[in-house]
Amino acid sequence: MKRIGIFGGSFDPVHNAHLALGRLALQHLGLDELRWVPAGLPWQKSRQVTPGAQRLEMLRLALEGEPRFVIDTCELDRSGPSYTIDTLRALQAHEPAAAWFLVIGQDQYARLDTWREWPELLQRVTLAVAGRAGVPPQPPAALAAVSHRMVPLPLPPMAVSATEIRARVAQGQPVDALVPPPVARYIEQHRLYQA
Ligand SMILES: Nc1ncnc2c1ncn2[C@@H]1O[C@H](COP(=O)(O)OP(=O)(O)OP(=O)(O)O)[C@@H](O)[C@H]1O
Ligand SMILES: O=C(O)c1ccc[n+]([C@@H]2O[C@H](COP(=O)([O-])O)[C@@H](O)[C@H]2O)c1
Repeated sequence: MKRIGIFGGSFDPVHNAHLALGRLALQHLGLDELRWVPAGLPWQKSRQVTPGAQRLEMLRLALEGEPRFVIDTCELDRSGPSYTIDTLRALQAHEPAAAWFLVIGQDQYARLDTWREWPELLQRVTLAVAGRAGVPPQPPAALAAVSHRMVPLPLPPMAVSATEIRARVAQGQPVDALVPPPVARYIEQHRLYQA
């Protein structure tokens, strides 16, 4: 049976912890492929995100040469808020026999009960959850009360976040240690995240 992972994010920008998590998910879950899904309109982010085309280009640069990484633009192509349940319904309809995993960080696991139609989402996937520095390793009470499939991903704590990267760029500090080189060049060339 084919094993497919889904890894959604704002990816504003994609960074080294995303890549480490993606590679770990492939290996730890024995995935045939991992679908990276950049969010069109990440409705729970309070700030305005960088245009989808630029986030997508950075993702392309970061994932080049990794054959089991596949970018899926379904959320960028849809209008309105990006709900993961809509993405799952669409993708799973094409491959109903596959085993599906949803890769998330602990910060999202801790608030999964705020996601649109989360009880149905839990029926559709096995969650693969990576620890995140500073976030306690517990599900929210509503989730703890419902049976669901969850596999922990043993990612070593990586304190990097896109928020920190944007802040460093705005302060004129280098981000070479936090993103792949072509992404660092793209940020510089396109003058993203300037104050
Ligand atoms: N350092 C990290 N360790 C573990 N998981 C992470 C890490 N950074 C991001 N993730 C996970 O990757 C997914 C996509 O994250 P996202 O694109 O929002 O990056 P972010 O760094 O959290 O962004 P921002 O700082 O803008 O909120 C989420 O499930 C998030 O939990
Ligand atoms: O479906 C939802 O209601 C929902 C609510 C919050 C986050 N998500 C998804 O979770 C993924 C990570 O979100 P973020 O905000 O950390 O980039 C991304 O794919 C979002 O679309 C999804």
